[in-house]
Amino acid sequence: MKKGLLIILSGPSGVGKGTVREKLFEDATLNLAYSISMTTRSPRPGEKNGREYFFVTKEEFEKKIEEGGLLEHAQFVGNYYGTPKAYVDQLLSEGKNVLLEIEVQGALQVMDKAPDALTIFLVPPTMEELEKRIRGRRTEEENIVQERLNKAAKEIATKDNYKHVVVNNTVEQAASEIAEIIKENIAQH
Ligand SMILES: Nc1ncnc2c1ncn2[C@@H]1O[C@H](COP(=O)(O)OP(=O)(O)OP(=O)(O)O)[C@@H](O)[C@H]1O
Ligand SMILES: Nc1nc2c(ncn2[C@@H]2O[C@H](COP(=O)(O)O)[C@@H](O)[C@H]2O)c(=O)[nH]1
Repeated sequence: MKKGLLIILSGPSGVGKGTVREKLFEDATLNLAYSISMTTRSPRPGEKNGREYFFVTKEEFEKKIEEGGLLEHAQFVGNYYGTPKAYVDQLLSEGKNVLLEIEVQGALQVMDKAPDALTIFLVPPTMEELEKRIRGRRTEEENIVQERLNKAAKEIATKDNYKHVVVNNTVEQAASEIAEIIKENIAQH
């Protein structure tokens, strides 16, 4: 069976990666699978272990790094985040197009290891809109919101490392542009 396409969706916290990803997954023709990450951050209300993330302790995460079980990992605003490698390999070998929704340090690691990966960076229409979105989500304390916003400009400055940059004006427009990019890449894969 033909291996699936590895897809990285990156962008600053609050830009709308998760929201756009959910829209993309409504299109079954894209044959997408989501890579569930591992993190040491605490679950938000409504988040379930094994669905949004595998929520683990710092010790468990560091053991996974030592075992070589992560495709990439990074520290982001005080917590570890990483992509379990075996699951991604399994999905790719089953022919699934695997979407990694990850921050920029991890994305750069995957680009080194898998230069053929399709890489997409999502940007906000304006920095004011980014702030409005992250605050509007009401999931983080003020100090964490501030730290995430402080990182955003530096993260956006890495966007030229990605093969595609998409502005998230509306969820429908961003998802539709990304779906077209994925379809073109599937055809050439
Ligand atoms: N195009 C859009 N227009 C208006 N609001 C949006 C848009 N896209 C996403 N949002 C809203 O912005 C907030 C942040 O979106 P989301 O949680 O998807 O961001 P994210 O990039 O996945 O964040 P993180 O990296 O922190 O996980 C949510 O409340 C979401 O409903
Ligand atoms: N490098 C990685 N970054 C990841 C991974 N999973 C998620 N993320 C990114 O972390 C930030 C914060 O996420 P949040 O859920 O706490 O808001 C965000 O940019 C995610 O996309 C991963 O496995 N590796």
